[in-house]
Amino acid sequence: MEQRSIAFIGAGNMARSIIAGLIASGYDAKKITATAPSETRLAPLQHDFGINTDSDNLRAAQQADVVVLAVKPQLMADVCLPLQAVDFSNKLVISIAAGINSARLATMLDSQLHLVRVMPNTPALIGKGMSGLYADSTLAPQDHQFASDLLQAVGEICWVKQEADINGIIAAAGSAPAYFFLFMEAIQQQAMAQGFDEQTARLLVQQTALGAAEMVQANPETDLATLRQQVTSKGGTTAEAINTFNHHHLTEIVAKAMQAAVARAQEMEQLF
Ligand SMILES: NC(=O)C1=CN([C@@H]2O[C@H](COP(=O)(O)OP(=O)(O)OC[C@H]3O[C@@H](n4cnc5c(N)ncnc54)[C@H](OP(=O)(O)O)[C@@H]3O)[C@@H](O)[C@H]2O)C=CC1
Ligand SMILES: O=C(O)[C@@H]1CCC=N1
Repeated sequence: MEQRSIAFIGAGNMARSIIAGLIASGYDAKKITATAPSETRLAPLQHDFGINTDSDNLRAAQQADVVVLAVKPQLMADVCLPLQAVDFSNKLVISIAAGINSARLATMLDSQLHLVRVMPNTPALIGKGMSGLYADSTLAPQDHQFASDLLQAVGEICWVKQEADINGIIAAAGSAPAYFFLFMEAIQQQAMAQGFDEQTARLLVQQTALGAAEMVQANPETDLATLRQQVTSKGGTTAEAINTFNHHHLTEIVAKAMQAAVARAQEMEQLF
């Protein structure tokens, strides 16, 4: 992919995940700078990946071709204010923040922007990320391509047609690793309650989750319900477990949780 200079403004969990994935995919570390107010996350990034770090957001943004906004949504306005001094006319801006829309970002930076909103997730760290991307129709094809390449370097991507769909991506992918971790935590806990030590319980759940996810990937023609039914023998153990999930309305719980994620993203759009 094209090797543009990239400044990550914010060096937290998500920036680290993308940077790690980029480096693993062969992106030139010297072309990447990350900024943060403290050395807490910058020093490990520099040590682990050989990228540049800086505590000066303005300098980093001015020197970059691509500015990735990767701070918490509630800090975005404060972080953007000094960046209003940057000439964004030849820069691509990528925001990974949840709950801050394009119009708001343009106001915060007081500029017309070449902007892509991206909703990634932390498995980008191991090249298994899932990102949703949105840009309006004014985005240049080469910027569209660069954004695609950047996120494809760390996983799969899908472009959405309407900006509001980014909130659906948050619910289904951005936040979703945490749902799976929660489910795995619950299985691990119960396996321990049934007598396995912590390490064995973790192995049981991690290998099963990995196997299930890889089966889904390896069988694109088979729908998820069929894969479930193939495990569920009539009158057997799985049927009892699935009945218990159904009795407690798992599907409705998941729907409610995803709707709550979208609602929170919409609320954040008003707050920040
Ligand atoms: N975590 C996730 O799974 C996902 C997160 N996102 C989005 O990514 C963004 C970042 O989230 P996440 O990485 O989890 O957050 P973190 O809290 O892990 O990281 C935030 C980073 O911002 C830095 N920071 C704070 N103030 C400033 C400042 N004034 N200038 C520059 N950097 C600053 C922090 O510095 P310091 O290191 O000194 O604390 C830290 O490195 C959010 O907007 C979130 O919505 C999107 C998809 C998934
Ligand atoms: O929890 C959050 O708000 C961010 C966005 C998606 C994942 N983490």
